[in-house]
Amino acid sequence: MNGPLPLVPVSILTGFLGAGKTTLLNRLLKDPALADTAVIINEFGDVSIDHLLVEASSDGVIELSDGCLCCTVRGELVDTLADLMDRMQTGRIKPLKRVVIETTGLADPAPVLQSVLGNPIIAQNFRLDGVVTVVDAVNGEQTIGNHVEALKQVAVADRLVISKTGLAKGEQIEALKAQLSELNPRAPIIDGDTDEAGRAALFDCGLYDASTKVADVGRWLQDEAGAERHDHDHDHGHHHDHEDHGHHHHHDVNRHGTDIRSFSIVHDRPIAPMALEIFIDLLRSAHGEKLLRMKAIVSMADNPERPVVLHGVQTVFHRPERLAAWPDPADRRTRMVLITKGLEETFVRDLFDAFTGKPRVDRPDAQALADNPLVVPGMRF
Ligand SMILES: Nc1nc2c(ncn2[C@@H]2O[C@H](COP(=O)(O)OP(=O)(O)OP(=O)(O)O)[C@@H](O)[C@H]2O)c(=O)[nH]1
Repeated sequence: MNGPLPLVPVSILTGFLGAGKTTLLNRLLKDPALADTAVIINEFGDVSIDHLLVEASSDGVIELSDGCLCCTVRGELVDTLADLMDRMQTGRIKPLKRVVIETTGLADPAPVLQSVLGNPIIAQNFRLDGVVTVVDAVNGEQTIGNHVEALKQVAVADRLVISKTGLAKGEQIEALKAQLSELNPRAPIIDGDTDEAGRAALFDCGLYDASTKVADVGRWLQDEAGAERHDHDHDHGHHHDHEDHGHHHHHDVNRHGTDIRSFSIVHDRPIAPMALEIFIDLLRSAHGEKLLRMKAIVSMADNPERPVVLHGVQTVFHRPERLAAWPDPADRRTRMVLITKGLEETFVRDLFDAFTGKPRVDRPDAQALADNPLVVPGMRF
């Protein structure tokens, strides 16, 4: 080995559920200058879909699942970065030019930043380049008002990208920009729909400096540093704060509020397009605001070779996208991940079962639901 490798810049790509992080990442990764980039994706939910949706060659994508980056899998992030460094140093992989970490939409960015800034092993090999936060032009203003994670994601950003500007009204975008400038006066605001939102504008932010952000950011980072030390005392030197230890006061569940649930539905037969459409319609019209996020890859009865990808963010459902083929031909099951707030899993499952031919004697069937959605228990118009 010829001396130490240069520090690898790490960019954190964050933004609330469905804001458009993966979409932006896919676009950025087409830039040949980002060829030697490792992408670390964290997914909230027990069924992973995101790695199927990132279009980069799969060997550059590392997925951390089953938990949120800011809590349960933070130790896994540190281990992953350490492992990447080890592979580079021993020549098992080409030297990386950059690492991009895409957090879950619910990630509180402070502990993620603390992992990179505050871990001595990581700091010897990696440097934080900056935080890029994606804010959705349609839901952004309301989301920031309702979810403290979204607000923190904006406040710690080095660059703010407004996505979906094509779907929003001019005054909506202006109001959002004013709100963003108030929360984070220093971060440039970039229109995600333009070429402006390219590598040069988003990466190479310079060394991260918490002192240049609004005052609260310094406080969050300090709080996290305190929590980290506290954990460390009980950890006996290990970094695995995902191990359930009983002493971990800044552990996961309550960070996101107890009424936020993530669950998945897996179904192994193709679904009739009409059944899927009515299921989504009923779910959205009855409980859209409680549906923080829905992501699905669906096997369709009309063409099982070409699955459909669905994205829902609260009441907004994006146009379904038909893929040319299954990303992983060995697994052609429908997989649906939902993140809800105050919406019962059983309600969604019952509704799904009713539309996919799993009738239950004690539940209304699909025809009854389509004829009269008021019969769905808990449904309100
Ligand atoms: N029209 C439009 N749609 C967008 C834009 N960005 C994202 N979308 C759509 O918004 C939906 C969610 O986008 P993703 O990129 O998956 O969002 P994400 O932030 O990665 O989502 P999570 O990982 O669940 O937090 C998809 O249907 C995208 O096609 C945009 O700039 N314009």
